[in-house]
Amino acid sequence: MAYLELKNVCKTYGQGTASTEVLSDINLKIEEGEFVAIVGFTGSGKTTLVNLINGLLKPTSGEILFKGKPVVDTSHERGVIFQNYSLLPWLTVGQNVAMAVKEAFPTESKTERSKRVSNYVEMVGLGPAINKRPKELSGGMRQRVSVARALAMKPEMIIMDEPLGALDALTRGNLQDEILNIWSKDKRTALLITNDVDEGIYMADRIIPLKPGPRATLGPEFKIDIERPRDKTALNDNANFMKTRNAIIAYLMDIGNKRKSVSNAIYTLPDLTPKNFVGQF
Ligand SMILES: Nc1ncnc2c1ncn2[C@@H]1O[C@H](COP(=O)(O)OP(=O)(O)OP(=O)(O)O)[C@@H](O)[C@H]1O
Repeated sequence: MAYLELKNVCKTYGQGTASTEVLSDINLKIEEGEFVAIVGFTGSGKTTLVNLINGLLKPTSGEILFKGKPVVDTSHERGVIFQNYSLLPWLTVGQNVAMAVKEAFPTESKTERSKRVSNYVEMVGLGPAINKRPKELSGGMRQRVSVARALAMKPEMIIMDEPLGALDALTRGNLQDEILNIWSKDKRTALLITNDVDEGIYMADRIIPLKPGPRATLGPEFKIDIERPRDKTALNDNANFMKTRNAIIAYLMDIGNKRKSVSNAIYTLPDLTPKNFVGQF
């Protein structure tokens, strides 16, 4: 039994003629302890996929199973780091993290919980800003609070929806390493949604492209055959890294070009002017 399994999952927004099938026939299996990355173009349905796995959305058809049971709602077992950091503006950095910690560890003492909060706030480099409110922080700092908040809940599965996109290269690199540390040390399972192929290769065991929508579906998987822990600075000299990177980019460019040629095609529409209106325009 896979840890997370998506079986023929489709998601349509809207109804009738106004409906759009965003995701079509998604099949995915993730084993316990695996780190899988899904790379996709903007607007292809990545956030929709995350929300389905998280239980915020229901599939139009198909099934999502987590540890063999259908996903019907959100759960602390699956922690999501969202693209937009949705912090509570009236709470400080520490209080935002503390609220999540209280929800996940209701029986812990106040001292234990506050230690947990400061550990994770320190981990994302925000110790000095623990008493600041979101409006006093930069976008990157807010995103780091959101990373701390999700990880502090110690979810069994970490789901990341382009979590590091707004960060500078240095902070991004540090957080990638922190997430990898937590994933490997605490034996978590991780799903990273990203548009950055290099980030996917650095972090994941497998990369699966999400073909662009509408009716986006998953493409063939690429296994990342690079020993862990991976040395970011040496990746460019690693033959496996270059080979995998080139193969994924060639695949994405190929589907991107096919998509362009479809959108550039010229279609002649039939003349549908109702007879009564002829001559009125
Ligand atoms: N609630 C909704 N109702 C109708 N259409 C929606 C809804 N949410 C998303 N969509 C549409 O579904 C498609 C995929 O959106 P989604 O946000 O999942 O893509 P994404 O790959 O995460 O995009 P990005 O990379 O820009 O964040 C888009 O065309 C979007 O307009």
